Parts: sequence; C-alpha cells; structure tokens
Amino acid sequence: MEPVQSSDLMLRIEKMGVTYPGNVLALRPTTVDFHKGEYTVLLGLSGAGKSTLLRSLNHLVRPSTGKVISAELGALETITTVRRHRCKTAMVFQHHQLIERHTALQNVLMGRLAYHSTWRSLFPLPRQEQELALHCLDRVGLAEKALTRVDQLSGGQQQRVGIARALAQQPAMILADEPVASLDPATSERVLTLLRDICREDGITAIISLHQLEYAQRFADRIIGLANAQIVFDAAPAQLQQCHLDEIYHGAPGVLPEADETTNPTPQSANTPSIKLEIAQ
Ligand SMILES: Nc1ncnc2c1ncn2[C@@H]1O[C@H](COP(=O)(O)OP(=O)(O)OP(=O)(O)O)[C@@H](O)[C@H]1O
Repeated sequence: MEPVQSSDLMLRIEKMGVTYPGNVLALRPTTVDFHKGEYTVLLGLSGAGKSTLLRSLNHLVRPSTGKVISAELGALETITTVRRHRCKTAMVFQHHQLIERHTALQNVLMGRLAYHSTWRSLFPLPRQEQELALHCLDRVGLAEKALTRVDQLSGGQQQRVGIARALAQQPAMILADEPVASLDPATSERVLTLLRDICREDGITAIISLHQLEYAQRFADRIIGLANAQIVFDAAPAQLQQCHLDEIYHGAPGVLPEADETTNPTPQSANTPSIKLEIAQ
C-alpha cells in the first residue's frame, strides 16, 4: 500500500479494533489520524482502552481488525515495515523498564539497539553512539548520573533515564503509557514538562496515556477521551466540557477545573494522584 498523502499526517489508524482472547473487546473499530509534532493525551477510566490503543500504534498489541498506516511507510503489514516503524517509534513505560543493575548510560544505549544487528549489539557500541547517549542524558538533566546504576536513582530520575533512552532512538514519535502513574505530583509535573519541551524542540509526535485530567489539560494539544472501548471525545483541551467528562467517566461526577486553571494548573488537584480519585470526591 502507498504511504498516506498529507503533509502533516504522521499515522492513521483505519477501522482498527482489538479483541483480546476470551472475547474481551478492548477497542471498537476506530479511525483516527495523528499529526506530526502533535502532543496527544489519551484520557479515560481504567479499562477504557487507552493502553490498547497506544500499544497497537506500533503493533505491540496486534489489531484484530483494520490497520495502522504510517504516512512514511504505508500500512504496517509486513515484519519489515513494522520493524522500520518501531525503529522510529520510542516507548516510555509506567515502570520505565530499565535494567536496574546497569548504569544510566548503558540503559540509554539500549535505545540504539534497534539500529544494530543482534551480533553487533553484543559488543560495545561505537564512541559516536556513546556520545549521543550522553547527550540524551544531558537533555534530561542527568549527565552527571551517567555511570550511576539505575537502582540507585530516584523514581523520577529513572523515568528521565527512560525518556533519554527514548530520545537516543531519535524517534519521530514517542508513545508513553502512563509515564507518571508511579510518581509524586511534583515529579510528575517535572517529567511531563520535560517530555513536552523535548517533543516540541525536536518536533516529535507524542501520544501519552494519563489518568490526570489536570495534566491532560495543561500539557496536551489534543485530548482523546475513551470510554467503553471507543473514542468519545477528540478535540483541543479548551473544548472539553462537563458533558464530555460525564461521557468519558460515564456518569461519575467528573470535576472540570475553573477556566483559568487550565493554563495555570491547580496545586490542589496536582496533589490528587489521579482523576479516578478526584472524581470520587
Ligand atoms: N492482554 C490482555 N488480555 C485480555 N484482556 C486484556 C488484556 N489487556 C487488556 N485487557 C482488557 O482490555 C480492556 C482495555 O484494557 P486497557 O489496558 O487498554 O485499558 P486502559 O484504559 O489502559 O486501563 P488502565 O488505565 O487501567 O491501564 C480491559 O477490559 C482489560 O481488562
């Protein structure tokens, strides 16, 4: 299939649905476009389908129906296309998935492995690659921790190493699955600010699943709200109204922050670890 023609299109999912074994419907057939440089937050209750949507974008979860189409590569229909797509699509995970007994630098170098053959990765990577990894650590403010074992770093520092590893991959797109779910509010803000600033500077498309409404409103260019395995809201944060929240949180009493709080986040809600708790108030 030919790549999709559109100047700012990064990725399209077309009638893509996911049903897990046991007939668990996780995502109804969905068509949606993601654009270059856009910072999209996926919002929704636990089980709404955020991780499934996110992980299907690089076929970590294989769609049961429909397809993922890269603007550059076309439909992800062959192993080669999926590999090339994954090479340019970095992931940041909730539990960062670092090798804890390795140094920060060694972990960041893992981001380069997609560019090397299996046998080549058995040997130290060239100096040029090590310098790139060090530069990535520097961008997340951790150059001085390069030779520190990851298990000696704080949770926030570990997640910054996870971001540096993603950057070392020189991605066109970053998929982040609840990257701040295990962090305290102040650290969460720092990590999300860092991620947004780097994506803006480098023109990286970011798609991030979050539970915290206030962070979604503060950081996103676009919010996609999911409920019951389908998209129920897809627009800029300023368009998000109480009725949309009611739909995303299906009837739970969602709390929409005051208008000026969207540009100036509220410390009181930042203390709340997730919207799931906030809406239960
Ligand atoms: N590997 C799997 N096998 C079977 N069912 C699964 C699997 N992964 C997820 N599910 C189910 O698919 C649905 C969507 O799950 P998903 O993890 O995408 O939701 P989520 O919105 O990311 O939730 P959370 O915020 O808790 O991570 C849920 O009903 C979940 O139980």
